Amino acid sequence: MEFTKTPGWLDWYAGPSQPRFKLPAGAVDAHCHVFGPGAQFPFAPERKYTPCDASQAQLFALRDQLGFARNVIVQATCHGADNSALIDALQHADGRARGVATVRRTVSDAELQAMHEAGVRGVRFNFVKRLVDFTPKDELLEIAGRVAKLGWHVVIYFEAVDLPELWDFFTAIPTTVVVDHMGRPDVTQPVDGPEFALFLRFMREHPNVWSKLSCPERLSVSGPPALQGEQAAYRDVVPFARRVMEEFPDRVLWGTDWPHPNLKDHMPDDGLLVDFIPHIAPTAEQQHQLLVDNPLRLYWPELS
Ligand SMILES: O=C(O)c1cc(C(=O)O)oc(=O)c1
Repeated sequence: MEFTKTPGWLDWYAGPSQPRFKLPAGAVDAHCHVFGPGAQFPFAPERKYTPCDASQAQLFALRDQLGFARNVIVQATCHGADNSALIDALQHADGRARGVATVRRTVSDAELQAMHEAGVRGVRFNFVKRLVDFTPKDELLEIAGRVAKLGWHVVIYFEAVDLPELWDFFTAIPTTVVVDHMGRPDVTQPVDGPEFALFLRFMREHPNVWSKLSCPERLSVSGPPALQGEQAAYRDVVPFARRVMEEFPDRVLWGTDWPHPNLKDHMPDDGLLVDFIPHIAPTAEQQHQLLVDNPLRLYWPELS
């Protein structure tokens, strides 16, 4: 099948620079995606965008170039609940990738078991309205209850303004809950302001809640972008990520978000995104927790 990209689509950055920051041995890129290729793994009819291709081979080449040991591949909404591209990537990763899938309540126990064997360890619930149609909360809670029995967790993606109305639902989820991209704070607001305070309270009061300190390129308003050798990119995001790192050092993850769907302004150089890490995790101990200890505990407990 031939697909035409969404108008204005920005492709991932070819030829990223070599990071200056040396990742610790065993580092995990805990949030990245594969897109298709569309000719082999068609995009879902219900998708809200049509991306460029971003294959498993391209993802694994980036992993090796940047110095990551492992990937956590998260089902992208352009593939709906068809996890074929994700599963195929996991099966070709030599045990160096785990996955987060999207499922409907019609998924069978045998299908969940097969996903587990391929390396899936979580499901993703998405509340970002530009990406997905609404799914009833009772369906999601039913799914959460089923995957809890497999020892999986739930990844949630939402905008900060929606946290108050989603709070009761999120706090009813019986598994570990991992928040994508820090719950998308508005970084033009103060880090001590009420919006981010609510997010911190969410984590403080619920020890099962983790957060990815990812996507500065998406959250930043004033940049500067991770391009042309910039070693101090996305400065407006740093105080937010540092705050979460400092308060919850054993419940944070980091990922590239490659191939960065739906960016409008620029496509970051992924090597420079790695150079962003020491700004939010300045000590070697924090870096090890963020990049090695925490993701291994969640995705490769047998190694940790
Ligand atoms: O903000 C986004 O557009 C976005 C989209 C997706 C997806 O389509 O799955 O995943 C992400 O992590 C971020």
